[in-house]
Amino acid sequence: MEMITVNEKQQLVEATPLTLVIGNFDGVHKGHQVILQKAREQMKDGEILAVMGFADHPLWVLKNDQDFDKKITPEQDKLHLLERLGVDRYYHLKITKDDIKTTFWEFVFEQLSNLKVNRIVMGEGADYDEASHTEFLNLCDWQGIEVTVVPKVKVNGTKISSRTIRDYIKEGLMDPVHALLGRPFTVTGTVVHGEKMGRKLGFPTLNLGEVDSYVVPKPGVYLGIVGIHEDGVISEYWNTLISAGYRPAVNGHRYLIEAHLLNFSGDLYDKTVSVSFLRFMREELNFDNLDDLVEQMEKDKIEGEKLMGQNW
Ligand SMILES: Cc1cc2nc3c(=O)[nH]c(=O)nc-3n(C[C@H](O)[C@H](O)[C@H](O)COP(=O)(O)O)c2cc1C
Ligand SMILES: Nc1ncnc2c1ncn2[C@@H]1O[C@H](COP(=O)(O)OP(=O)(O)O)[C@@H](O)[C@H]1O
Repeated sequence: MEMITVNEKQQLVEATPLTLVIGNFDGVHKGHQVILQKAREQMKDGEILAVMGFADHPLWVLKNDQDFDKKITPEQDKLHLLERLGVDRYYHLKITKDDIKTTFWEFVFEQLSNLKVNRIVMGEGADYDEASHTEFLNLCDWQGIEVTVVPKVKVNGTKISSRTIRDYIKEGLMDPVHALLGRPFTVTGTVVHGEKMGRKLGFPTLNLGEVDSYVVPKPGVYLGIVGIHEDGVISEYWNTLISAGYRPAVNGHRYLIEAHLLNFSGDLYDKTVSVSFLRFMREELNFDNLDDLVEQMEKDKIEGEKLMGQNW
């Protein structure tokens, strides 16, 4: 998949006929997967499947909606998932509020002028700016571009939206997150050095760097899976206990994601790892001394191993 980044001064140019999907696609959740499926069904021979996404969420750009500052799938994760879903091109529009001289959707429409767009598929709710979206639909109609708006997909009666998934992640509700994403919530980063205390406590924990762009789960201990990357692909999976939070027991302040891999020993520094959250186990606690912390971690390990052996 080729990614083409465009800023406000550039214009997209592409000669190949397209089926174009427009949307922000944070999470690449089950609703997004249905939209892409519909787009693939509508595609004709000789066309490619392109997605037009935005570097910053339009609601963040237009309305400063704080909810969209952090991502379920930051850019790298999103591109990887879209590629696996058959997307051939990703147009990455870098826009700021000042770049939009007219309305948001007029701006988007202008971006189409040097593309051969045969049809557009988008999800209900990706209109961002309702009034100008109606105008956009009229402009597409006038131009002979057929637009399909796919209704929101429901899972167990819940309409899937990135906002709902973000809220569930923040609340540590990993079962519904898993159901709506179609996979567990996963944070990918590089293993960095910590305070080297874990090994002394008998619980070495890999520390994940670069998590700032992710929406993160509430502090607590989680059960999960760690995938270790080798040459760009995951080569090993390990059951894991995840500690996410501020670590009050060791006077920590910064939110960290750490993982103690069950029955693993080895050196993981500088490796890329994907930490998937399966289940919330307990709240993060403060302890008067390290012995009490270790005692609790031992209980967590027994509980984690028991849960992993169950069919849930
Ligand atoms: C299973 C598990 C449970 C943990 N629970 C807590 C906790 O409740 N409170 C806390 O402050 N830290 C908790 N931690 C984090 C430890 O304090 C941390 O891993 C330890 O200080 C080692 O840090 P280091 O990797 O920087 O050496 C937990 C870690 C693990 C692996
Ligand atoms: N079972 C394990 N789970 C996680 N990391 C492990 C494990 N066994 C060995 N390690 C290694 O130990 C490191 C963590 O040890 P720790 O003392 O907590 O140091 P740090 O504070 O630098 O994270 C990991 O980065 C990894 O290289």
